[in-house]
Amino acid sequence: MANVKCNPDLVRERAKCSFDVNELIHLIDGGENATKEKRHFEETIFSVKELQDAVPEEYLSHKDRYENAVRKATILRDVCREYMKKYNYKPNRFRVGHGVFKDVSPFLLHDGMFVATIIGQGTPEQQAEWLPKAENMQIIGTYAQTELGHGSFIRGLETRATYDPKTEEFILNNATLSSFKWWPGGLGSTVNHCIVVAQLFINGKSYGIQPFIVQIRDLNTHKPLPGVKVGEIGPKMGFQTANNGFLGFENFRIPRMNMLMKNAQVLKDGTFVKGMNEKLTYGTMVMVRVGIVGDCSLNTSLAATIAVRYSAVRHQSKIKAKEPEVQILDYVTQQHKLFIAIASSHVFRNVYSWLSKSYLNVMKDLAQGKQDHLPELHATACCLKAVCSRDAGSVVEECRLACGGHGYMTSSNLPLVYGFTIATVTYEGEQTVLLLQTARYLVKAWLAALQGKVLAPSVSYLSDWLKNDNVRWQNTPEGIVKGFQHVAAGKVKAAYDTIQKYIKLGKDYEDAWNLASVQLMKASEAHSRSILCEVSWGEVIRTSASPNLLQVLKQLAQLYLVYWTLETSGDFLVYSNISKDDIAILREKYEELLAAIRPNAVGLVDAFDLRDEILHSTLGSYDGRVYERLMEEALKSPLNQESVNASFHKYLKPLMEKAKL
Ligand SMILES: CC/C=C\C/C=C\C/C=C\C/C=C\CCCCC(=O)SCCNC(=O)CCNC(=O)[C@H](O)C(C)(C)COP(=O)(O)OP(=O)(O)OC[C@H]1O[C@@H](n2cnc3c(N)ncnc32)[C@H](O)[C@@H]1OP(=O)(O)O
Ligand SMILES: Cc1cc2nc3c(=O)[nH]c(=O)nc-3n(C[C@H](O)[C@H](O)[C@H](O)COP(=O)(O)OP(=O)(O)OC[C@H]3O[C@@H](n4cnc5c(N)ncnc54)[C@H](O)[C@@H]3O)c2cc1C
Repeated sequence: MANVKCNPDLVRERAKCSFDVNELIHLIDGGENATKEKRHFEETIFSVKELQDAVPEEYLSHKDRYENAVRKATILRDVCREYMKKYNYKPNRFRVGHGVFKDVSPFLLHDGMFVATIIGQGTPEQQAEWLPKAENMQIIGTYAQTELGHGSFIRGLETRATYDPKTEEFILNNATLSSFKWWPGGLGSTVNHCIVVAQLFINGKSYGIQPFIVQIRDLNTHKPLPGVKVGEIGPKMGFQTANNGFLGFENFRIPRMNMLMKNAQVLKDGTFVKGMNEKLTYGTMVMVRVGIVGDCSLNTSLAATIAVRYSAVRHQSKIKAKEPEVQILDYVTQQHKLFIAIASSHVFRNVYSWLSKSYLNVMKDLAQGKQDHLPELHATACCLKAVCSRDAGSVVEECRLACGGHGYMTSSNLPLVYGFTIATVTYEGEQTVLLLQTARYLVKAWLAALQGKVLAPSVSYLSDWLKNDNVRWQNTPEGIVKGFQHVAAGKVKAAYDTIQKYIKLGKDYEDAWNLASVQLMKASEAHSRSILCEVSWGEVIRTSASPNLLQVLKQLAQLYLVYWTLETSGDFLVYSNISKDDIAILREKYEELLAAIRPNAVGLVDAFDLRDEILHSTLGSYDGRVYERLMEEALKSPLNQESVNASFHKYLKPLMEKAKL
């Protein structure tokens, strides 16, 4: 990239960077070697001509766009397979996926949830049967859980799997419209198999939801099998190439062994054998929620790179009347909009790494029959997924707005990035629903704290606060982290007290819960923010890096802490010992941090190391040829391939002629 002829502003910005950009790239990637491998892999992928689109895909019809995405998905699969064989390297599919598809691969759910569910929910025998076929794409699958009528409340799913002991089969049925599966990615026209989550019935008795592996299309003709009704759900806000679909069954029979039976089993005679914990059936969702926190980091870095580079190149208006127009990045309000995006990406990455380790530890425990830490993992993954996805959506939109009119251009790629980022707020557990899951855990933890019990690490601050809620405020990063814990503890207590108040007024627990649920949701958000602050600050101070880089990483981490303290200063005034003077000091600190980060802004986004092919942006490319690219892309419009469009003769001319009469 260094030899590319760059916009002079970007050249100047890069020259004033105070740290070694390569050092940060290696740190993010996990070492110099990892960067080399990543770059070699990406170089390979993006040099495949067939993966490059001649026409921007927004000009294609819905159908052509889908077909093009499938074409590229199959080529990408082949290239990756060869590459993995040759170099024994496991690539990050999401990064290159953004480059190849711009939007979402029709195989996303195959990789992300179909294969993962076979691993997580299948017995060793079932894995041996299905996994090799799925991994080498002899079969293509998705995860079909959500229905027209139910997504969040999965115990309410209506698809039925009724066991027939005579034939040792399950009979799948969708008797109502609301029971039709709706949303699964790839289901529309791509997959031939699904994990179908359905209500198990044996001898008229319900045994709750269970996962089944179901072939829905003929492997040769791709025609839906008799008894299967399947199709695509149509255009959406984003995810255009994900090929989301609908599905219903009519007396469709599958063998008994197609129920994934790692957790619970149905024996030949119809005996149901309960698993260790019925919530383990929800395991794939926990895994994906953890993954989404990492994805929030990537999505945020895409938007930050585009908006920061553009803001360094774009000059508009003046700060001082007699001086030239400034780079818009010099406006402190612009820095306020953008630097939190850079900081958030680092926070999400650090927290993702911490959460993934917890996830793997709990998986190891579960394999040994220990489930003590599962509730804590579930509660933590839920609130972090909810808050990170919401933050990422807001950050991406702020970056788009920060690019003014050009941010509204599809060719900036910010609208698309927003489309797939904001989807993470809803899928894999709608944000409020997940925050309320965490609130259940917090309320229980609060009760346990009141009873003097020892709490799990992520909530132990509740006991600390109960012992001493009068801790002096300190304007240090550690002091701020404590402050976030005080806010969270104060909110948990307030929500709990509100539930108790309603119960005393004669409400039952469920109604009291619903009445207090805004507070519960806010308590859960505050808990999540306190984890984000504590974990990310902790990770940064433990980072081994050169003094220059460490200084910049600390500035970013502090920016995150101070930004969110100021954003939620009302809460701090209510629930901590912060004073108005402390807030004034933090405001000053915030301005200092923006000024300190300013010279490194371009270096920091360069360190995300996102190739132009991944950014897909006229505004964000490495060379900063913004106006040239905007014009080059505009000229690709089909309307610019002809000097006069047929509509002139058909409609405009007759209109003008009529007007003459
Ligand atoms: C673009 C790239 C994105 C990411 C990249 C990374 C990796 C991923 C790769 C690919 C995936 C990409 C795209 C995905 C596309 C989207 C796919 C989907 O959306 S699939 C559908 C997802 N659906 C949901 O998430 C539904 C949300 N609802 C639920 O999870 C549950 O219904 C509920 C809200 C948790 C409630 O369940 P239920 O009613 O049964 O439970 P209760 O409220 O009664 O609680 C009972 C009890 O159980 C505990 N519990 C609930 N869930 C779990 C769990 N998963 N694990 C452990 N324990 C659980 C709960 O806490 C309660 O405990 P109690 O308080 O009673 O002690
Ligand atoms: C892009 C995209 C891809 C998807 N891919 C898949 C897929 O591959 N496979 C799949 O199975 N599903 C998929 N889904 C479905 C997705 O998982 C659900 O849409 C999601 O879980 C939310 O459920 P819902 O649509 O039922 O929302 P609802 O639950 O109907 O939410 C509507 C409103 O009701 C509120 N609400 C609901 N319950 C409660 C409650 N208990 N307390 C308080 N408020 C509540 C919510 O907060 C929200 O404000 C996808 C969705 C999207 C958008």
